[in-house]
Amino acid sequence: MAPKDEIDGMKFEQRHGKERVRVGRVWRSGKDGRHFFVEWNVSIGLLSDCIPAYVRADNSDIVATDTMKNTVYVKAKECSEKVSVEEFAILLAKHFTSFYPQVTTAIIQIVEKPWERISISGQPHDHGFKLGSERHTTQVILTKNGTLQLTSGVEGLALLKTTKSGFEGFIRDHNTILPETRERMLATEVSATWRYHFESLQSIGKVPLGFTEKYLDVKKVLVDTFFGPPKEGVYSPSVQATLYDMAKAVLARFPDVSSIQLKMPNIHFLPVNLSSKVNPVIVKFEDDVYLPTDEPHGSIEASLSRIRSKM
Ligand SMILES: O=c1[nH]c(=O)c2[nH]c(=O)[nH]c2[nH]1
Repeated sequence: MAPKDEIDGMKFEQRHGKERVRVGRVWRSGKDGRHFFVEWNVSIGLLSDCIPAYVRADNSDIVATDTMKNTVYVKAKECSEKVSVEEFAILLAKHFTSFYPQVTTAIIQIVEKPWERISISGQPHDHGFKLGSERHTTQVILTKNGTLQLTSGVEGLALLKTTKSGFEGFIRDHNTILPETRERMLATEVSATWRYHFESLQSIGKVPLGFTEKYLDVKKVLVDTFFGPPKEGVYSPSVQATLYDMAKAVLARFPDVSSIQLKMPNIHFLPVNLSSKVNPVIVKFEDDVYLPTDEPHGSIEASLSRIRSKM
């Protein structure tokens, strides 16, 4: 990704940036007194022509990372209207690539903390929020000539079902002890990133794109596919098969998503069987009592992309 420079007969790649810049932003609606709040953790990486800083101690082409940090607050202040995390990332990337002649590419990653409006006695509160669980993420990579890679994502989406899961037919060898089963618990913590088909700033245009709504819609398709209908559910023959169904459902449903990457650790709940010499059955596992574990866990990840037409 970073342009390679040749220095003293060697290849050199570099980037610099500021990580984990935290900002909170409140928007106060004049009409009905309702407040909106976001908290973002912003990471900025810049590819820029600043080789002299590395090889000659000449900092004249360096955008100070402290300036990058300040820019986050300046731009947050300038957003007088509510913006999505994707829009804010695009706005920052645009600034860095257009304002500094030295900067060739900006890479902006943001994680949004899941502050959700609280309801009191069933009524949404005007200015009260509570922390939810999964986080909305985005990554924007923008080059000076306007080439764009835009991804959104979710992380920390913990899902569990108590049945309709099994694992059979896998390789058995001298190290295998896992029994085959058609009845087990399935638990995971989904991390997903999906890429939008926009490939330039121009293709995004000026209309507000509803990225927040799209994030909620994609998350819903992932969750619905994992669980199946509320009464009958859907059988999962493996994390792999369920992951693939989830990825396929997102690409089928959203034409503007060109690829999706899913990470789904298999978080094990171990059957509890307790016995002693005097009492061979203290607790017999009957799909009821489990030992929850974090580690080790299975790690399953894949990405699914549309194959681009060669036309
Ligand atoms: O859904 C699963 N996939 C695996 O690859 C695997 N491996 C394992 O031990 N249990 C499971 N479960």
